[in-house]
Amino acid sequence: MGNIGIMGGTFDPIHIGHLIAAETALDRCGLDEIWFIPSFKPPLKDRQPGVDSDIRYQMVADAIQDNAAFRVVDLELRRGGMSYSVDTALELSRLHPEHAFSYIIGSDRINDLPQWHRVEQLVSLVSFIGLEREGTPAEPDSLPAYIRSRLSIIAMPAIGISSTDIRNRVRLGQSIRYMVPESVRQCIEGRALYES
Ligand SMILES: Nc1ncnc2c1ncn2[C@@H]1O[C@H](COP(=O)(O)OP(=O)(O)OP(=O)(O)O)[C@@H](O)[C@H]1O
Ligand SMILES: O=C(O)c1ccc[n+]([C@@H]2O[C@H](COP(=O)([O-])O)[C@@H](O)[C@H]2O)c1
Repeated sequence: MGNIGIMGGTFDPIHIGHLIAAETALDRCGLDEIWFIPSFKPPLKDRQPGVDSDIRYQMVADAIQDNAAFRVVDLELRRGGMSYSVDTALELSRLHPEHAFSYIIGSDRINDLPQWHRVEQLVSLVSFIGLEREGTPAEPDSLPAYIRSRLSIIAMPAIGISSTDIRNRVRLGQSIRYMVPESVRQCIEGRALYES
């Protein structure tokens, strides 16, 4: 029996905001492991991933390889189609009935939880750990009680970095050193990702 935190995301690319969010949840919420699950098609985003799944997966794998409590899971990439968290939660509960799962989300995602696909079923399968993210304060009071009761909000150091910023910086020829792990920076540079 383990307490597993799920860090889902597009990871296009993974950056230190994701890693610090995951480490903060691990440290503060009594979790045993964090499973990073890259989305195939993120449900509520207008923009679909610009980089192939296998490269996004590899960047995550490289970024977390020195942390024994972190692992990457390709469940959504293999499933294909829209990456609804409820489908992932059902699959995880079936494959790992011995574990309890908590979804780790940034405050930008907390506020749109009521719009998530089959959210009532989702909250019956997993709980949520919400991390305050700079620029988007969480507004838990505006959430329905059945979601609020399954959500813990924890503070994390404000990391004003997003994948959008990273892609913009690369396009403008600006440095992303230290904003992403060195392996990710080298992958982006070596494959000339995000340059146009
Ligand atoms: N700097 C950050 N601090 C805290 N949480 C973050 C940060 N960046 C992303 N997250 C959270 O990580 C999860 C996955 O995010 P995602 O992969 O979409 O990254 P993103 O940086 O928000 O991407 P994009 O800029 O392309 O929208 C979401 O729950 C998001 O709220
Ligand atoms: O299931 C949904 O409807 C849903 C809606 C929005 C986001 N999510 C999940 O939340 C995680 C972060 O999403 P995003 O869009 O910020 O990359 C990722 O695992 C998504 O699949 C899931």
